[in-house]
Amino acid sequence: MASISFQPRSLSVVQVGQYLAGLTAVCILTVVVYRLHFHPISKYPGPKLWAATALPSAYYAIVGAKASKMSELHNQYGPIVRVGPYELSYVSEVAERDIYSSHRASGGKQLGKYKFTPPSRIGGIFNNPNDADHSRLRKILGVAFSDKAVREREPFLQDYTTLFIKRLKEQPVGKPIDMTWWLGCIGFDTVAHLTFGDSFHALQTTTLPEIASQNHDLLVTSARRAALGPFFLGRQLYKCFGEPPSFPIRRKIFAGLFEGHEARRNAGKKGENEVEDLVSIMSKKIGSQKGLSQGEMAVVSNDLNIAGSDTSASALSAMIYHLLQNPSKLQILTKEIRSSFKTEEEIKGPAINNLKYLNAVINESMRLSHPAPETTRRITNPGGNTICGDHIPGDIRVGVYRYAAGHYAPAWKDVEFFVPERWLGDKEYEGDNLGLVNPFAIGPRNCIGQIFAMVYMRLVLGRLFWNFDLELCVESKNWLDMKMYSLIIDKAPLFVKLKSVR
Ligand code: HEM
Repeated sequence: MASISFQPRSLSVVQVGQYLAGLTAVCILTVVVYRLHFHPISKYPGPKLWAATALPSAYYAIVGAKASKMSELHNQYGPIVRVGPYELSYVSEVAERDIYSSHRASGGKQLGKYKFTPPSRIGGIFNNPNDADHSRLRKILGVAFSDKAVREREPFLQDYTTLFIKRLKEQPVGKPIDMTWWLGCIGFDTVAHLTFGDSFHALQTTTLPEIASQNHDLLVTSARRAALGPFFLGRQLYKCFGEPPSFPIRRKIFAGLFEGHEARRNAGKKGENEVEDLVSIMSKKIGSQKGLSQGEMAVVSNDLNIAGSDTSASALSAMIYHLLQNPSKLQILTKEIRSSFKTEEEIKGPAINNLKYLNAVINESMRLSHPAPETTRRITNPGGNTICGDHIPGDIRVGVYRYAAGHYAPAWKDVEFFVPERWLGDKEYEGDNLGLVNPFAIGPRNCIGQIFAMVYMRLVLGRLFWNFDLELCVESKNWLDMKMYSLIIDKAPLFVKLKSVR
């Protein structure tokens, strides 16, 4: 009988490549089929490609178009959309509470803050991965952000606003001026003063501080890095690039601010309208029980600068733009401001806090043009969480996209129109879902600076429209056509003409 021998067949390189390619294709197909049909969040609507891979989401984030794309997806698919293999986006008041609140009342645990960038060695306040550390730092800062504390700080806000108005009055009549630039100057000055007790002197020297462009680059880079984070290759890429080039420059700027603070303290110098700045408040707590470290103080100061300066400048720029595009609304606001006070000195808290139309303008503008247009995502706890009555498994990224919530057609009549009246009980707009707009977020990680921001924005708008008639220049008619990256809008100059009326 003939014997059969099995000779191991040697494979050519091409054949090995073909087998490997085949195997990879089978693996990818299995993952895709699992994600599309068997994953616990596969029942949620959304584009199939987005459910299969995080690539589309990353693409839109990198090119600065994610906020508007999310709005488009919600308007197409409804209030809950699956926007990644492991990600759900919501535009819902209930979801906002389920995702961002402390869950203390029900004995639950708050959802963690999701951030796909390498954890920094020292956590600050904004992205601190540890809830206990976050709440320790937040308690220390809290003393400067209460109603009473902000009232005490209003005099220095008034000083900067006075200088801001003075500078605007110095501009040649009829010459287009860039409001975003001037609002950047006052925004960076006031938050630096709040933090360090001294500003960048941007208004004094009419020079936008270098930190403004540094912050812009940092936020755009961070948004892009975070978009690449879910991918192995993406993570390797940003490891190769190391820290963004702006980091050493930032460190130098902040070292200078701390040195200046120290020198003023040693010299016992106090400025006019001086209240305790945040660095002084934090310094007292260094090394104490429940206090903080020198390193944490540095990171927190940096966080305050990023979270406070550009957000207010962007929000105010958008408010001015919407008003100038809607002359009838501008007229109502101007009348309210000019008829509520006899002199400019009267424009202050608490009187200005009660201007109803002004508050409605601020709300409406933040609905349409939130300065941090994407979301601050959270991640569900290991055992999962209930969101909008549904159990969502653990390790799922969830968030409310602020731009998408403000532009969600089923929630708003005349969704794309600037209508402050919807915030004032106008019958025509009674079906609007006002609770969808929470510009400062809710819960234990909401905006600590919100009272400060509101007082500041009311003062700037109040005194600006008290002093000037404004006209939008033609080159800024399409100012809203801009890129939006995660927590920053890439704003172009907002050219306006000013006519002083005082
Ligand atoms: C129009 C102006 C502003 C808007 C729309 C805004 C919005 C927000 C939002 C939505 C968050 C929550 C982020 C999250 O969910 O994790 C936040 C956090 C924060 N904001 Fe603001 N903000 C503004 C102005 C300010 C100002 C003026 C300051 C400080 C002077 C400030 C300081 C902070 C800080 C430190 C956090 C982190 C809080 C924490 O994690 O506990 N913000 N802001």
